[in-house]
This record gives sequence, structure tokens and C-alpha cells, in this order.
Amino acid sequence: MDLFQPSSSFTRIALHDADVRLLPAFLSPTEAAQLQQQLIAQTPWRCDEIFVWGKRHLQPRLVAWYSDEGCRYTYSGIQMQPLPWTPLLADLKARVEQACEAHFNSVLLNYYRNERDSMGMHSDDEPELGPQPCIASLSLGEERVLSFASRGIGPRRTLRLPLPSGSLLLMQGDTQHHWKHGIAKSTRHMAARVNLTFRRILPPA
Ligand SMILES: O=C(O)CCC(=O)C(=O)O
Ligand SMILES: [Fe+2]
Repeated sequence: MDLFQPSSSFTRIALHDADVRLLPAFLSPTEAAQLQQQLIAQTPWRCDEIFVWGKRHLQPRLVAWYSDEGCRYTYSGIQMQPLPWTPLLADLKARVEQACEAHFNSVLLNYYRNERDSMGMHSDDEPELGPQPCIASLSLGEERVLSFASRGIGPRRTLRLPLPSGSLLLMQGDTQHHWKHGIAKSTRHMAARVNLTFRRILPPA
């Protein structure tokens, strides 16, 4: 018996000068686990290189990017080549759009294989996302903590936000201007997690 009750109301996260909302049970744990398995098996994952202090490293996670035709996106200094939407991802995008009352034309998939995979602190503030990016982030599998840290002058404020499997996080408004976010490595064993960040890429000016 599946006792899951889907919920449609977002909870506002208390973060100054930001608009961050969480829908903890967007997908049931069962659906989230099935979707994670499908995406791990069907996605042509890439491991991109990054440059840190002039040295070449492999990114500590796997990625894939899907979008409408004609979208250009540079991520961590890498020009991404988009894949066309699969029926599975197009269907998921429609459901996320309905929940968020927003429109997206691309999705970045991140695959954290274990506790050693991570994402450095960053803001999603590339010009192609526009002045107030709206990003919807779906988490599947192992719960990891999304760390927030304030940017700019003044005392550094931080927040740790655990993202359960099946949860949908919305970051919009001035969030990217005032905060960075990232996923730290862990010393405790972590199973696989897949995260999808739906974005709206604007055409070049
Ligand atoms: O894995 C996450 O929850 C964060 C992903 C993220 O920040 C990004 O893709 O820009
Ligand atoms: Fe991000």
C-alpha cells in the first residue's frame, strides 16, 4: 500500500534577500526511486574537465544537459552541447512547470555517485539566465544537504537545507545575487543521488 499524499504547497525558506521555496513531497518516494533508476540507466552522462588554479581536474560528478533547440549555455566556463528532450524529461518538465507556475527550456542533470561527489559553492548568475533566474531543482535518491552562504560584504550567513528524495526546490527573485549554494562532500557513506535543475535560457541579446 502506498500511503503517499502528494502535496502542492511550497514552504518558504527563511533566507534574507532571497526567494527560496521547498515542496518536500513533489514525487512519492517510490516514483522518485524509479525515476532515478531510469535516469541513471538512460542518460549519456559526461564527466567534464574543470580548471582549478590553472590545473585540470575531472568534475566530481556526472552531468548531462537537455534543452530546446538553439539554447546556448556556458556552465563553469564550459560551453555545453544540449541534447534533445526525451519523452521522460519532457513529461517531467511539464509537471515541474505546473507546480512552479513557470516555464523552462532546459534542464541540467547532475549525478552524484557517492559521498565523494560534490558541487562547489556558486551562484547560477550567468547572463543567459537573465537578471532574476528562476531555477527548479528536483532531487532523487540519497538525501544531500544544499549549503547556502551569503555573498558580498558583512557577516557571512549560512544555511544547510537537506533535500529529500522527491523534493522540488524553487530559487527565484534575487536569490542568486545574494547567495551562493553548493553540495559538499561527506565523510559518511552516501548512495547515489540525481538532481535535475530546470532553467530558462534567454536568447543572446
Ligand atoms: O545538486 C543540487 O542540488 C544543486 C545543483 C545546482 O546547484 C546546479 O546544478 O546549479
Ligand atoms: Fe546551482
